[in-house]
Amino acid sequence: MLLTDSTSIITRENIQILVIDNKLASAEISLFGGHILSFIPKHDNRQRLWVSQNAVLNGKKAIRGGIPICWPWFGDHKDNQFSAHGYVRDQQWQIISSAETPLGTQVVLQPTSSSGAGFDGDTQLSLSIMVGKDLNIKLSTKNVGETSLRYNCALHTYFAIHDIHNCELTGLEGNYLDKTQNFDSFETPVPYKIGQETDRVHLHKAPNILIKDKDINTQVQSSGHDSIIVWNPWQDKSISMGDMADDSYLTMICVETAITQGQNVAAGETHVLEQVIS
Ligand SMILES: O=P(O)(O)OC[C@H]1O[C@@H](O)[C@H](O)[C@@H](O)[C@@H]1O
Repeated sequence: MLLTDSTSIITRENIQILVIDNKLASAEISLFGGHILSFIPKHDNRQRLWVSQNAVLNGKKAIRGGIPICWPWFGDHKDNQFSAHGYVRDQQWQIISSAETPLGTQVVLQPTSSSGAGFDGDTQLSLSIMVGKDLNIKLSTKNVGETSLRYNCALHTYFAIHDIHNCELTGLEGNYLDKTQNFDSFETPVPYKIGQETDRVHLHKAPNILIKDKDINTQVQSSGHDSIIVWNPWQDKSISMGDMADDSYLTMICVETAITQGQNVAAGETHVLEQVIS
């Protein structure tokens, strides 16, 4: 097994979890879904990620919380006959490598298969995670086929907050498409607070977003994206979702680094979507 001194594997219900604990931070990465569940940098010992207390860990259903990998489509499939958010968040991933570096522990994971019904690209998908002072996540899509391909994806991060009512986002501007209102376009509010069900596609390559949680700031840096999604299901939807507690919408917000408009990747090329959490 490709483990270093800072890494070990545990099992929680039906899921194997890679645990990383180094000088700079600790983290947990589920091998089901290549799904990061926890990131706690040691300089402030603050958990950055939110996982539902009702998350299902049966190794079949995608885990509610953490950082689901949505790929090779985002949201509903264009033909509506395949599961939302693609097919890699509910399959087993493998550890390809792990290494200790001056910046932290780096691990690379790959899904068992990056081919699946609903997508005809021929790809090699890999997730490189650096667990250090910051959490750096790079999702690389290499086109190993002979023709160009087009894909969408998201690092669908659920951030832990104390109270959604005291939360404010900065760094987004321009218009967004509102999924709760037929994708109508609205101007990004200033200040950006959340007081209702929120499901927005910001067509803005925001490089740097701050989640202000009273006087605590979480920084989200993104690259390789064309959109940022802001999602909070609010109360009614939380109640209707089996894997969320009724009031859990109060302590989470999703800020997702995403490609929603289609990214072309020429034969032999690689596209990288990156999110850095501080
Ligand atoms: O329940 P899922 O498939 O994990 O999706 C959660 C949410 O994910 C968000 O990215 C979408 O914009 C929402 O529309 C969706 O409800």
